[in-house]
Amino acid sequence: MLHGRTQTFLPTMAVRNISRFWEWGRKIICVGRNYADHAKELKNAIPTEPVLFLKPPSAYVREGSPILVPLYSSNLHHEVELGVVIGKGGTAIPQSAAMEHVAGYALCLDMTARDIQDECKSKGLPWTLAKAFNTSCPVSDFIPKDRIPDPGNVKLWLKVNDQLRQSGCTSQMIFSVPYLISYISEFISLEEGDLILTGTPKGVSAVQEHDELQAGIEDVVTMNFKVERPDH
Ligand SMILES: CC(=O)CC(=O)C(=O)O
Ligand SMILES: [Mg+2]
Repeated sequence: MLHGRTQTFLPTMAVRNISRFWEWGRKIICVGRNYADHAKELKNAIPTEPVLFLKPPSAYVREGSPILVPLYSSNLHHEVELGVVIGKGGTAIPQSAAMEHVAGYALCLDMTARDIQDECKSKGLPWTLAKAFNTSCPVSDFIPKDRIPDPGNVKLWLKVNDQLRQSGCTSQMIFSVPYLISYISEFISLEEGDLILTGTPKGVSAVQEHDELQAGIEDVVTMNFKVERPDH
């Protein structure tokens, strides 16, 4: 007995389910400029090697909770992207074995404070505050691997207040999913529950408080998020 109440013991090992990967606290590795049409719209050079950056697990947000505009930004952009959920960890994974490390996929948004990113770029500073703030990574339900037989041919779209802003296909990616898994794992070991964001096609644009975002992968998943501005 403890202060008049019966003491209970909880099991120390919670059962983790990959279909709730966002609860695992693992890393989010993002690929930038992986679509030539998006690199061109932002007047960036077409990369010859993947451009990588990270988001922390605190960036995750799920349907039912809002995307929060950071107080320091007045130009928050949407970027719709295919997310790859890692099911088996590894280091220096060869491209030929890369798909064995995939558990499934998720539709993701790489929310970006574009004004802050532009400032960081011009000063040669890292993009952390532009890319890694709370709610900067909205994610759909987990998509089991067999629902997407070819991650190199997936149609993605995004609407803001019912207006189509982004529509692209992963066949336009410069670096394929197996190439990205192999490349990233040479430098950053991949762990079960990690998520890779594979880059966005053209059409990124600003969102405002009260906007409603809807995004989808054709015939597979849709998701909806509202944009809000925090009051503190
Ligand atoms: C310029 C960017 O923000 C790169 C990026 O995230 C992308 O998806 O491309
Ligand atoms: Mg992106």
